[in-house]
Amino acid sequence: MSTQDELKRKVAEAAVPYVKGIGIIGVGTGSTIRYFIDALADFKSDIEGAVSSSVATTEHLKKVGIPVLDLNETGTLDIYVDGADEINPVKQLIKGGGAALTREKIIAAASKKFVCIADGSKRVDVLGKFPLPIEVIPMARSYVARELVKLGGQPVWRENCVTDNHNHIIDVHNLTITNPIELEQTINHITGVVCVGLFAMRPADVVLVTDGEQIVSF
Ligand SMILES: O=C[C@H](O)[C@H](O)[C@H](O)COP(=O)(O)O
Repeated sequence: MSTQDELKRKVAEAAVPYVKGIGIIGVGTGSTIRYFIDALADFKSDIEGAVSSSVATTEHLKKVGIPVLDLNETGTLDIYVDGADEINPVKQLIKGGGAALTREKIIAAASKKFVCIADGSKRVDVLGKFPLPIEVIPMARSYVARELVKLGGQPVWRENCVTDNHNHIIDVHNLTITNPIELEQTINHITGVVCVGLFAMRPADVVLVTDGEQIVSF
């Protein structure tokens, strides 16, 4: 296991106490979350079920024996656990490196508490070094890309990627995101955008990171 994987495993295990005793948990997507699901499996008798943010997470949850529930049936969730691609000091995030941003944002919005877990390399002062993922309706891809150029970004189509919602992803390079809320609102208003992977209006509530022996929370 690489050092980064070891850090992901450690921080994922540190999130387990946050969900113990909570009946239904929202579960994100990605390599860090895969470790979280593995850790959760040991406590599955305490868990009523999970709401999943992707096909990959659904398969993993089922494989370890955790029931997958429909968000339309569960109502508001007490807790959502997910990873991130970048995290700033006020817990705003870039997400979507694994193309799961839309369902992740829906579950985050429908949860009382969002616990974000990541290895320390994800911490930044200013968001934007990681290309910002945007899910778009396929026929709007070129139009949305032109609008993103007007905002100063360099959009790149993530070829060969079709999301779980059958849409496309544009990754926007060269953005220095000094006002994340404003940018999230602006991109939300471009016709054809399904979702932007900027989690600024609904940031994480708790961030757990590790870059060595210690788990830091803020
Ligand atoms: O679409 C994917 C998600 O937003 C992930 O949570 C994010 O990309 C972080 O993934 P990882 O834990 O693999 O770094």
